[in-house]
Amino acid sequence: MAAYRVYQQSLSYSVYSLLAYIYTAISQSYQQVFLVHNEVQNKDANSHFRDAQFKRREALLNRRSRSVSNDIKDFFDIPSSFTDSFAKIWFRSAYYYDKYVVHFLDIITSSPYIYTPNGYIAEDMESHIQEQRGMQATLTPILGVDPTYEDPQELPTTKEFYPKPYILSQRSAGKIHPTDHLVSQNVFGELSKPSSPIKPALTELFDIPDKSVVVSAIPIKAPEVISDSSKPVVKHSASAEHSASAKHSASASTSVSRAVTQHKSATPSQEEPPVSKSIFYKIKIRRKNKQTSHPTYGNYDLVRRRIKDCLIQPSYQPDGNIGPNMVRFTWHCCAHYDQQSGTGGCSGGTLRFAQEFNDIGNTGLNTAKSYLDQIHEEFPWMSFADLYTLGGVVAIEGLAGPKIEWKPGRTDCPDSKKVPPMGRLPFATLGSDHVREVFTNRLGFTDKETVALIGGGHTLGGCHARFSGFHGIWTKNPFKFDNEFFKVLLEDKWSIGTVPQSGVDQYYNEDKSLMMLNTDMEMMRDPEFKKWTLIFAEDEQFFFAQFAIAYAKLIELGVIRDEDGIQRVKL
Ligand code: HEM
Repeated sequence: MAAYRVYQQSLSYSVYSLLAYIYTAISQSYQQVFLVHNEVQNKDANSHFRDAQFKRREALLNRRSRSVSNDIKDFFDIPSSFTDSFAKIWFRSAYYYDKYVVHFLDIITSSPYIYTPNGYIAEDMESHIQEQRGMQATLTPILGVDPTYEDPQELPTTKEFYPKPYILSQRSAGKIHPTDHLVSQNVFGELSKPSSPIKPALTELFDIPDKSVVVSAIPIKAPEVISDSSKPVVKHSASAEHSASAKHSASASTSVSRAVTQHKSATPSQEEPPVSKSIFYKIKIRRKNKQTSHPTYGNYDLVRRRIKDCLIQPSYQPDGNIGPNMVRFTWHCCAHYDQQSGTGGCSGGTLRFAQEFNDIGNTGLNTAKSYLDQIHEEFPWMSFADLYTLGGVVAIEGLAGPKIEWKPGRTDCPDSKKVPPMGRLPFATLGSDHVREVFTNRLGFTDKETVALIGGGHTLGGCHARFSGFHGIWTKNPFKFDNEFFKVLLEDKWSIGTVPQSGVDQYYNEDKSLMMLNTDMEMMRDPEFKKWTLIFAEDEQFFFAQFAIAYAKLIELGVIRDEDGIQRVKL
């Protein structure tokens, strides 16, 4: 295998890299000259178009000075040991193969890239743009797209969104891959046998129930719950984030009729996801995410607007706004990251695979996923990893939160092989040691960032007994991002109580209008966490800034970018 990689490396390095370098050098210098020339000559041209050109040129210049990520640099150092040299050869071969073979083929075979702020080309610009078609072929979406760019023209159409059913697995919390026990979950979190046909675009990504299945009812094992008078504690044998949902699951498993489908003759080979066996397969996947000829290609402003448009959803009761759900979805998309092993994180877009999405801690997130996947249908060129991270960012901004730095360029894993181990989501009933274990040791956040993230996340939305077993809202205005979470945590008096719908214990304030999880209470009990809680309660602006930094870090976990800002490894 190593010999094959070495062969791949030398081949791609010597032949393709040379060609790619020549091609890129010529086209880039041409672009530079043309853009400068154009800027001088074209004073009367449409001002929007000229703005876009300026931005492209700026981005192009930035691109030259952007440094290679440190992680990548490490791999290009001299090997420190004999075994290390194998690791380095392996990595480098994948890197060059991906960079020069896959991208080179992409460049020469795909249609040219055009950045059009509205997704369509204005008539008077048509000929002008045509002239530039050739030269823009190498531009990637990261270039020339400024998220703050507000296009004054009207959008072509507005899109209708509708909730979709998903195929979920009952066994997701266990070690076995879940394709053999399937149910669907509607937008209200109710589980049932899939009744309506699942759209092809989704079935590609999710496990599809085999037509030759036997339907039988299988009771779901609930985790064992042990409660003492002060804190609710859950003994979790399998992964169950937020797992005071335990009692809830127990009752839900009897109350909700769950039809579970079983594969009749599921052999291991049938259960295997498609494997990236050949170069052609990888190229296909890469091309799928780079549909450069798509009319909306690179139009992140339009994607942002689509996300904003779908936040208000009167049918999503009792909330009516899926923004908080989206913020939580993005957090969960990144929360499986492990800095030791480099596994998990938003990169790869693995949350779209049933194996990850079915983690019991993700219950209820099908709402955000449902809408984001519909948006992806309209923008198929965008990676799921990019879209899933952008969802939370736009939702926070839409809920009056801070502006969060977001860069595109994440790539999707072609199959579910890179789905990280489940059970990594935090447990709401545990204490500060557990919070640090997750946030500091595994995700790499400081105490300040941890408090900002938890308080910022939980100033929005609320808990739903039907999802997690917990119920209620953290602040009086759950659809406005502010520092109220810290204020009420410090000012109100909190005592433990039981959620009537699920029998799960949580903390209530005096008039029972607000709630807290045990992990939230730790933000006040732990002296280090409390220090930041006090500061954030005091200074809202400072809190906004810290939250924006921490959330931006969250959505970069596991993303290794090269000098173009594109994540080219870890396919
Ligand atoms: C110790 C860490 C955390 C725990 C144990 C935890 C637990 C929970 C639980 C149990 C829910 C209720 C889900 C439901 O029933 O709908 C929830 C909701 C939520 N969480 Fe967290 N969470 C944590 C950290 C975070 C972070 C870091 C963020 C984002 C930065 C976040 C954002 C949210 C949001 C926005 C909601 C509301 C969702 C909605 O209204 O639909 N959480 N969390």
